[in-house]
Amino acid sequence: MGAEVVVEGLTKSFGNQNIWRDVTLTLPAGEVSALLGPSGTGKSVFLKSMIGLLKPERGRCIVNGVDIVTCSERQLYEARKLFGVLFQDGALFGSMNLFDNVAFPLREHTRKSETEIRRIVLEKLDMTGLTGADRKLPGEISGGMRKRAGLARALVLDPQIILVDEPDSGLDPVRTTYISQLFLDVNAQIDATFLIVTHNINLARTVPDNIGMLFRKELVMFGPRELLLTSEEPVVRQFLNGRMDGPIGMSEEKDSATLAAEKALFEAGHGSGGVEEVTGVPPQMRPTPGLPDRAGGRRRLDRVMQLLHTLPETAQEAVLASLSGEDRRHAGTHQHDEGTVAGQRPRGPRPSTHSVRHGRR
Ligand SMILES: Nc1ncnc2c1ncn2[C@@H]1O[C@H](COP(=O)(O)OP(=O)(O)OP(=O)(O)O)[C@@H](O)[C@H]1O
Repeated sequence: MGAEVVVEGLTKSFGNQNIWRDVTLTLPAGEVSALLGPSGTGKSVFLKSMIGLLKPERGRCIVNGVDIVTCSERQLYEARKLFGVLFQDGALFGSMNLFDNVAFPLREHTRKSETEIRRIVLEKLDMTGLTGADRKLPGEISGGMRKRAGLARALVLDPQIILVDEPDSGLDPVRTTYISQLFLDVNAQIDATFLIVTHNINLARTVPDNIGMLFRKELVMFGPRELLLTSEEPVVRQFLNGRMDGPIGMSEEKDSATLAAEKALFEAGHGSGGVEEVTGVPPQMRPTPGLPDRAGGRRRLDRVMQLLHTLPETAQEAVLASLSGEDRRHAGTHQHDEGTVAGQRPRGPRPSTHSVRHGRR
């Protein structure tokens, strides 16, 4: 099973430029999470902080009992082996063929024989749909194949956590869906914890179990996908719809004068972009038939049913509407006439969407 990652009160600045502060979230073991946010909000900085390439000034990032922020170099060296990272461009060595690129971490970090290395590399190339491409150079293959090769390389040390930075960059919508499918297929096969940083709304709406969003130097929310996808927060609605109308501006957040001036323009009939209103919680993609069920998905179901009563009503409804008959049997629940699940009605006050940050410990 993948490792849980517990982030508490993480704060990162460069000199006197604060990037984000007090970020607290838990990536549940073996689940797929996504981190959204406008450009420049520090999503890549967050990924780099998780693997100790950057040092936040405050807070903790705990993986298997080790705090990545404060641990020794030796502990960090060991902890990094738990991570597989897929960078935007695959970060392949241009002069090495795919076999050698994928074999690289094994040759660097293990004492495995070439026979064993060959077995592992071919297995990972097969897992990522690259059988037969092992002798190709990165320059001879498409962007989608390069990403898959980057994923194959990220998998060779059997990571417990896989970090993915903007997997859709440079890919067409169809290839983006294929790589999304691959993430869920890999997750089903190895049960690793995933964190995907993305701007891609289709991916964000259909792939992750959990979604978070960074804005104005803070984590606006983090929780089950239904929480963000049903949120009425203006920044969330604007982001999901890709519109100019809202708090996100051209290069950063808008000041109140700009916001008011733009609002007047939109009210006077100037279009704010976007094609149609993106609403609702579409079905989540599933592993390709024939692959195992996602163990992380099962655990997520139990987890979300436990915290269901703490979610806003619209998110609760979306969770309940997404349950299959099998899910209901697994959760040991049955449906009432009005579509609620026995034993899972809200107990106590419901927090507003804005204040909910599930995963906080
Ligand atoms: N090593 C560094 N030194 C100084 N500033 C940095 C460093 N790395 C990142 N930054 C700054 O941190 C901010 C956040 O950058 P980051 O690349 O994490 O944003 P992002 O949310 O991933 O953006 P995008 O979606 O465009 O990739 C930017 O202002 C960037 O200039």
